[in-house]
Amino acid sequence: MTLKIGVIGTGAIGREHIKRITNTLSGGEIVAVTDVNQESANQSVEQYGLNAVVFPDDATLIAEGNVDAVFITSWGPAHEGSVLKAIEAGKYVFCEKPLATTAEGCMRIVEAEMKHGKKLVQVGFMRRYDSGYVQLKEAIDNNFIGEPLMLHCAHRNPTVGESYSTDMAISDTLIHEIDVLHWLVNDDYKSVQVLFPKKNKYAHQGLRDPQMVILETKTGIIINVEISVNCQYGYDIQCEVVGEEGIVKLPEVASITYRKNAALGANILMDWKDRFIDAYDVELQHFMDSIRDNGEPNGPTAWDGYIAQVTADACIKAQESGRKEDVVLKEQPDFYKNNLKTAQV
Ligand SMILES: NC(=O)c1ccc[n+]([C@@H]2O[C@H](COP(=O)([O-])OP(=O)(O)OC[C@H]3O[C@@H](n4cnc5c(N)ncnc54)[C@H](O)[C@@H]3O)[C@@H](O)[C@H]2O)c1
Ligand SMILES: O[C@H]1[C@H](O)[C@@H](O)[C@H](O)[C@@H](O)[C@H]1O
Repeated sequence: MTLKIGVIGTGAIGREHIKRITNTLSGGEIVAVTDVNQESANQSVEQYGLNAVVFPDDATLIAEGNVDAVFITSWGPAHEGSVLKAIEAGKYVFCEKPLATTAEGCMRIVEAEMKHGKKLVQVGFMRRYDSGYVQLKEAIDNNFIGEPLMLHCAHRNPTVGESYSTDMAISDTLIHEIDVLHWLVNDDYKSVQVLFPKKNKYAHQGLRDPQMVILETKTGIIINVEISVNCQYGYDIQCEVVGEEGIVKLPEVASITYRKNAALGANILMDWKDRFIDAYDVELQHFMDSIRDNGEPNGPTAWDGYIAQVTADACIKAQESGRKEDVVLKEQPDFYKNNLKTAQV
């Protein structure tokens, strides 16, 4: 069975996903696309030689596109509306982060999906499919370092555009750590705090960068995450887990090492597209395979999207208050229990 896919939003990651579905992965075909910028949608069809119809908007694509699934890769604020329309029509959904820009919006999606009665939605938290994080999780789950006590993490982007704001460090950037770290240590967040160190001279006028976020879990694990979005030197993701009996650390991205001009060096990537290229492949293949084999996706759920958004909202509140803020989640519905949380890598 080939999954017929419609793509809503043909910008950077929309095209990355179109490319991998078309050229690399098996079991899916892009048959419909739409973008508020119609020219972009047309270009994507041309660029990848798609046999796909261009629709004027998400509603028409969902109603008339003859699709089994939609990929929602538009801007964050547009996600909720498209996800709700797709659920209403009984289509499978792969939605890039954020699932919705508010916790209330995520809850509306959760309620719509439960009302539908079957899981349809997967959220694009691709780090759960990254082989480095999967190895860390295996080590923790196998008790290799005893109980995790502390995590030291960093999320560094070389530069960001003028439109990137202080809260986006949470909602657009930290959101990946928010999702992957509680999954990694099998725990829930209890509270969050945000500190602002000395400002980087490369940060534009309105942006507070870097930031240090401290998350505490219910069992008392303390996690610090440095977010630097003007680090200049590369796209760099770090994660070190300190346990009772040892430490495990995310592997560096493989690179040749070189000896030249009296230096010993290795290359560092500059772009998220390259850093997580394998993880995106595994993620989307898993989405398509689980629908084929089980009739529903079993990657990160709408409930995971809700957890991430509640935590992000608490971090943004903490940015403003300067205080520790509580993370208060509703009780997880049975509908979302027993989901296969570990990626099949
Ligand atoms: N998982 C990841 O690692 C990752 C990486 C990059 C981006 N993202 C997420 O993917 C989404 C897209 O990011 P991007 O970098 O591709 O942005 P982008 O600006 O390059 O592309 C977004 C596209 O969506 C279109 N669009 C906006 N509103 C729309 C609507 N209502 N209907 C149809 N099209 C609409 C825009 O015209 C644009 O072409 C964001 O939510 C972002 O956070 C995730
Ligand atoms: O949308 C991107 C993407 O999610 C990257 O993984 C992250 O490093 C960037 O900060 C963010 O802007």
